[in-house]
Amino acid sequence: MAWRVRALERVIVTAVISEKETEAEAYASMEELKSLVTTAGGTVMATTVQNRPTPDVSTYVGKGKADEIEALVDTWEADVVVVNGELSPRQGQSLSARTSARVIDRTQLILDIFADRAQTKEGRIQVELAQLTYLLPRLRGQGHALSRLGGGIGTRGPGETKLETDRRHIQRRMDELKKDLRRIRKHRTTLRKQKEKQKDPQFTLVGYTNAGKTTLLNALTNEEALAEDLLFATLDPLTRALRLPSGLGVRVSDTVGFIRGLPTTLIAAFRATLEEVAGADVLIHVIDATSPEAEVEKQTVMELLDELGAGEIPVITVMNKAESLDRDMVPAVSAARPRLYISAREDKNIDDLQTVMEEELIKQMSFYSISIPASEGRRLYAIRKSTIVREESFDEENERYKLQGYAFDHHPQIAANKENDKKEDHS
Ligand SMILES: Nc1nc2c(ncn2[C@@H]2O[C@H](COP(=O)(O)OP(=O)(O)OP(=O)(O)O)[C@@H](O)[C@H]2O)c(=O)[nH]1
Repeated sequence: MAWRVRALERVIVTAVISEKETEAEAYASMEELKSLVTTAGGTVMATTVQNRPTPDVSTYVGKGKADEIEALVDTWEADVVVVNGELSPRQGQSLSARTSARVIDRTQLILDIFADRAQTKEGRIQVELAQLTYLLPRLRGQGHALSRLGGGIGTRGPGETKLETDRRHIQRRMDELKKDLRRIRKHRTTLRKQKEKQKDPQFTLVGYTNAGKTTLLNALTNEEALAEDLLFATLDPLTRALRLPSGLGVRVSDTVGFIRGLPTTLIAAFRATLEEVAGADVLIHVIDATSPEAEVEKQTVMELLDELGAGEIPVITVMNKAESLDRDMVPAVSAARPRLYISAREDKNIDDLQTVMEEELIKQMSFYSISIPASEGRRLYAIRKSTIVREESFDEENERYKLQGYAFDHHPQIAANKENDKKEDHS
């Protein structure tokens, strides 16, 4: 889409600091917007903010500020103005009319980055759908939005007819995309059902963008996935298999990073990621312990999890990048107890995390004790891999293995064994 920030474009960022925010929050959010611009490939030339109770309904910033932005655009020969908020159609239109640079908002910028990062077909369709959903209500009378789509009208009269055609065109494209998505999802549901049969417990990494989720996935599973110091390196869920210390096989998935000010509808567009979150047995919430904004970031993630209906899933909280914490530096996160300090990059305390992962699963499991003939090697192997074995002994006289540990209640072999025990009790 033509609203994108292209590589090496010169960018002016601007924001209204409203009464709802503290100065520190506003400052952090601006810093984040700057990283988003860098991630998108642009260069921030200048920043300007305005303190006012609420954004102006027609121009977002006040009229005087709008003049200042125009002057900055001229001085820096800027290509783009990025506003740290969501512009209403009217605000976008009137700001655009005042400057020669393109005017985009935070949501558009994030969509732009998503568009660049989506790797799978599904990811790409989801981004396009989110972009069109964003654009549709902004079409009315908007010459700019239309020319972005190659429609190029700006006047009323005959233009309105063209507008309707464009609207129908977009609507049709959205219908097509939705149909494609349904097909892909049906296929994934089939795959998921096959996966569920294996019943490996599912851990899902969640966290603020850049917290270190991908690096942690690599550290846990000893593999190399792309970890970048860019926001949203991960858009499509990536799942890997892992053996915990007891030998239990589990799956660990990475997800898209959360970010403040991200409309939930946009997150909701990333259904695949959501399914990984909602289907998890345990979530691992990764926090960047070195971030001065760690507390706000943590809250953002927890609120989003709630909105996504994942508020009830047990969470392990890990404080990452601990090796970079000064010894006397007090981390900015308060209530995350028990806290586990790790360094995903330097492989520190990853074993501890694995132990905690097992302990968390045990809370959802029941104790079992089972005796299996040595001849049933396959069954023995399956139980070792799919339960947490705490004790194992061999009874030579009867040639039977005795295993004790923890398993999910629905575990097929353990449940079957209980049935057999009952039958034996009766006979
Ligand atoms: N100092 C330090 N940096 C780390 C650590 N873990 C990750 N990082 C760095 O943090 C940056 C982000 O890491 P990622 O693993 O891509 O983060 P992410 O949470 O997957 O990011 P998104 O895809 O944006 O959600 C990279 O530059 C990593 O090298 C750590 O333990 N210590």
